[in-house]
Amino acid sequence: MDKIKNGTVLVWLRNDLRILDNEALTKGIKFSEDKKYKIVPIVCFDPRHYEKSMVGHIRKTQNLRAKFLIESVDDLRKNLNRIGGNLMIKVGRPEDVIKNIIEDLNVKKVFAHKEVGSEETTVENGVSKVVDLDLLWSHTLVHPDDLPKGTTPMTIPMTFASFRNRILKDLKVRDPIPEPKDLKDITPELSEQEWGTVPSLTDLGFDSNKIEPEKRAVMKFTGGETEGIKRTKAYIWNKSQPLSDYANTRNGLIGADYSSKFSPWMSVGCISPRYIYQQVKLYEKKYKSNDGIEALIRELFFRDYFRYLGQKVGNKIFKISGIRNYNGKDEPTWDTDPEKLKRWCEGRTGHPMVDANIREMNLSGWMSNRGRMITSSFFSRDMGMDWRLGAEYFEAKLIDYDVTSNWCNWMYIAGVGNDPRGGSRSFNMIKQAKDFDPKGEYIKSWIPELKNVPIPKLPVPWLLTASERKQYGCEDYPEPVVEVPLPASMKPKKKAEPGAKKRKATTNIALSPKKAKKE
Ligand SMILES: Cc1cc2nc3c(=O)[nH]c(=O)nc-3n(C[C@H](O)[C@H](O)[C@H](O)COP(=O)(O)OP(=O)(O)OC[C@H]3O[C@@H](n4cnc5c(N)ncnc54)[C@H](O)[C@@H]3O)c2cc1C
Repeated sequence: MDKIKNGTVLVWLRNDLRILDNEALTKGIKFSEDKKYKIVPIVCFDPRHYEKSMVGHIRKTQNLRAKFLIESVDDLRKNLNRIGGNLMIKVGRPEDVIKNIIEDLNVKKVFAHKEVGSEETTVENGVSKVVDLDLLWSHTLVHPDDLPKGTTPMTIPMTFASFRNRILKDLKVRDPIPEPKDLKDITPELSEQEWGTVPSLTDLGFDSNKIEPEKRAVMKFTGGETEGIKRTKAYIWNKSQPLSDYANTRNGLIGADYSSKFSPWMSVGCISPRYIYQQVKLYEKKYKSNDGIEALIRELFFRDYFRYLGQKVGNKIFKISGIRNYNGKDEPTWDTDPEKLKRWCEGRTGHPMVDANIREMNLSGWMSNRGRMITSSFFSRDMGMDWRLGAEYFEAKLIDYDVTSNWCNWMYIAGVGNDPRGGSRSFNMIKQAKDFDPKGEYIKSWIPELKNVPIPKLPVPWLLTASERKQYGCEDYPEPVVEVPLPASMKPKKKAEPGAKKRKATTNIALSPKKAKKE
């Protein structure tokens, strides 16, 4: 590359693949204009993200998530082209890639958004060793400088309810920063090769570039800001107004509109939470406040809370005891049996509600919030497995993987997080199936081998007799990997002995890894 006379500013784009409401991009542009530098937005596909994970048999990023990321980068380049700019795309470790272009591009400064995970911050440190790096904050709805007086990311309350109450007392949400105008004059003339090409899946080490679309997927997820904005508008301004009904539908399992489905685009930053908030507020202005709006905003606060918590407690979110302080007492022992792990990962635990959700994630990259709670609770509490193996599996498979939303939710469910109920929350899989899939449509769609099993037995196929199994064609569906107590409503009723005293009904108790109240 020819040296660029005056100098260049890099905007290193990470989980902020958008041009609307992008502070690093906006600041980079302003700095370039002031100093008469050129600007080069850059994305690096880091090979470490495609290496094997702790789970061992899978890569840290699976093909569906990688595909979504590739589409997002492709769209980002198109959007930058639209405003006269371009995007440099490289495959390599950001600290190496940036180091290698410093001289050729005469790089003066780099702008980027700060991340909170340990791997991400290590990379930031690597980059800051070779160049002047200005890190900004972009992932939350409430900017750290706008947290209520006396609150900083390091002093946020440890429970969500207190966090929410505190920020609601003096809520400030900034307006989204408008799209940059014309980048033509500050974009350097580089060759196509220097700008680089969008990698394919095979360039990232996957066997094939082809992924068969999953017909049963809740919706088609295509990465990129363009599609993210489209989805935001479609959900919020849909004639049937799913947002107003969100509080009632958010535990759904089937279809596009039981929840917003914003998370894939938010996780790689194709849309910002401030943009969503702005749209929700416009909707509220038109239709008046309602439970749905309130509930959705509450979830955006939840996302903020976990992001700030991750910043505050650092690496603890990846430790087996999380942020619980056991002081050597009552600490659960966790299993790591590879065969059990495999059964959960393949959706073959013998518990239909768990298996259906895992199979949905494996084939479509998506799982509902209810499904995530069910499968993570089953893994950590009923199977007693090291919850971090499950969190890693989600990391690889979910197209909306987000470091703090994933690891903090797992911690919370596994009972080593900051649940005010002190780790006593867990779910009975049979009851969950009865409550959230009463007609068995969800289970039957993802576990076709159970499609002929009648409803009362569907959540408990191990109660079928051998001849029933044969009759319904589900002989191959596995026996349960662990037993779960039947909910009280399904227990055979004993006839009371004449003259016996009436006893109060007791709740089912999960025995592994800790006594827990079943929801
Ligand atoms: C074990 C487990 C792992 C999870 N892993 C992730 C993950 O990797 N990435 C991710 O984005 N979310 C994760 N979640 C949170 C939640 O399940 C998803 O954000 C939600 O299902 C996404 O669907 P939606 O966009 O339709 O959400 P909606 O219900 O429409 O909510 C709107 C937005 O609020 C935020 N939100 C909602 N629920 C939560 C929550 N519990 N925690 C944090 N933010 C929330 C999301 O950004 C979401 O897009 C996880 C939850 C659990 C229980």
